[in-house]
Amino acid sequence: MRTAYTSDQIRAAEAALMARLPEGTLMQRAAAGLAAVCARLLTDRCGRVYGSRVVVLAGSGDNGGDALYAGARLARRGAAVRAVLAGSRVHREGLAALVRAGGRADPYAADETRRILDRADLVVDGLVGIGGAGALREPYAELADMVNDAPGTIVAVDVPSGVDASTGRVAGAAVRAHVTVTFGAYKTGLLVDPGAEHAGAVEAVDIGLGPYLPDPDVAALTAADVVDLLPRPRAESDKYRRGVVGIAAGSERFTGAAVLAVGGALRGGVGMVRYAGPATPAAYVRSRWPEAVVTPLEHARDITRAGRVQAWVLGPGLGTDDTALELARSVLASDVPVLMDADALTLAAAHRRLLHRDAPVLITPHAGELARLLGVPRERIEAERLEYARAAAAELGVTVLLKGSTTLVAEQHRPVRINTTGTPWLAAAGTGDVLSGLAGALLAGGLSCYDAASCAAYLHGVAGRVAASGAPIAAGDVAEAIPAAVRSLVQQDGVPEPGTTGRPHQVGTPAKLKG
Ligand SMILES: NC(=O)C1=CN([C@@H]2O[C@H](COP(=O)(O)OP(=O)(O)OC[C@H]3O[C@@H](n4cnc5c(N)ncnc54)[C@H](O)[C@@H]3O)[C@@H](O)[C@H]2O)[C@@H](O)CC1
Ligand SMILES: [K+]
Repeated sequence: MRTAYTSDQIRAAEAALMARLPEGTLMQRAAAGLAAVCARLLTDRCGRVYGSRVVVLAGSGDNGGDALYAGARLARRGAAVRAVLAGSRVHREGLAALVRAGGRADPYAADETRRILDRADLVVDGLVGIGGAGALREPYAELADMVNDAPGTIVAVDVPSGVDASTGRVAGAAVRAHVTVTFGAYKTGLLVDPGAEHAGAVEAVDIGLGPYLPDPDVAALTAADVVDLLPRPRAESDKYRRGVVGIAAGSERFTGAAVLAVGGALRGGVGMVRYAGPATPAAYVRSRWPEAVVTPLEHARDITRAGRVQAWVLGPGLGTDDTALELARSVLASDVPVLMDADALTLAAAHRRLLHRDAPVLITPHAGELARLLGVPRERIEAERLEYARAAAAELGVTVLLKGSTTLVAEQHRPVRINTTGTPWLAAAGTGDVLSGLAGALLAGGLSCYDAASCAAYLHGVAGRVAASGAPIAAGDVAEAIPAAVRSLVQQDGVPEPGTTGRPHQVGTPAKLKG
């Protein structure tokens, strides 16, 4: 499990550790780790550190101190280091170290700074770290925009300046880094978009904080975690004992959603998939998936006719008319976990009481659907995904899987689980239906809503990558790639996380490095 923490949690842990160490020790550890990553990136880019051009942007706090000390280390290895002092104050010892090592430092001046940024091989963003609050003020905001236009490799110190370390929120201008070197532990804002997207590949530097860290704020499953959690058949398993999932999806108008949800469920490791729905989607499901047990529900909307299941998936392509509502009520009256997606969420927005039941509910909205459920504008959800996923779990009393480029799984009193395995190729019609089927199957296989949602998000992301391999994909391809995705996790223990460069301790996609 990869864990991440808020700024306050990190500060408290640092204070406890610092009390036991000589002053300045932690900053030296941080600067050494930062300089080592910069040296490696410079060697990748220029063949060596000696003779390379480095610009250090130093803010007025300790984040600037880290950057200046790292600059000093690079200067001692022969890099030409120029520091831009952007704050009203500067970390004096850091500045002195840089100057002693042969580096040069000047106050910020727009034209000159632009000129040296244009020629820099590497830029170190030490404007603000976990001490940042709110939108970047000037001249930091202007500098952030300038850095983003610079041709060199951009390395953020601890967090990209302008990204809220505790939430991933970006309130104005913010640095977009290729690599973020973070100290002690991951910050939540490095895993949640839009912060995650600004962070690039994240490398953690161990400064000895481990024993002082509290329970994490958020967590991300690793491949090994998913392998451990996935239900596996035993010698004595039969199709019923492996779990039966029911899919209540599709309508006369929307038949594809039913086919795709069943496709996802069939690859989710259950013993049987039952489909119940109107005659037309039922016929499509039957012809596409002979493996599924199909119960056409002509006029009657009584779901018990479909037979016993251990979990239901309700909603993809269901429609929102009275018959859909009747069917939803029938499914939710059962005593098994129900995953609600798509039209079931639209129905729930209009009829909140649908969500009130004793057995567990997992909802899988995208930002727009959650906006309707909570009655807030979609843009606010997108800007504050973590806060709203948590709020929805608390307010609605359900488990929430909020879809997006990073998927969040929130449940009351648990760390939010974050999934970063997805790929932009997954942004295609029908992939959500596949995810619903897959997560429903994992629920029926005995996982809790929390585990089923986070494992499904992980596998769905990997399946998307496996299917796409850099090319466009259709939703059906994702369903088909699920077994290959599971195999890739099981076969290679400790596979590198998708979207990383394969080095230890990295998350996120170094998008700019990929060109
Ligand atoms: N506390 C520790 O033990 C360690 C801290 N380290 C570094 O110290 C950093 C935290 O240092 P600080 O607490 O000094 O805080 P920062 O250096 O992150 O930021 C504080 C400074 O930024 C200014 N500022 C805040 N928000 C701003 C905004 N929106 N626009 C413009 N300026 C803004 C503040 O006025 C203050 O001068 C960490 O991120 C990390 O880089 C590391 O050296 C490791 C050890
Ligand atoms: K920074």
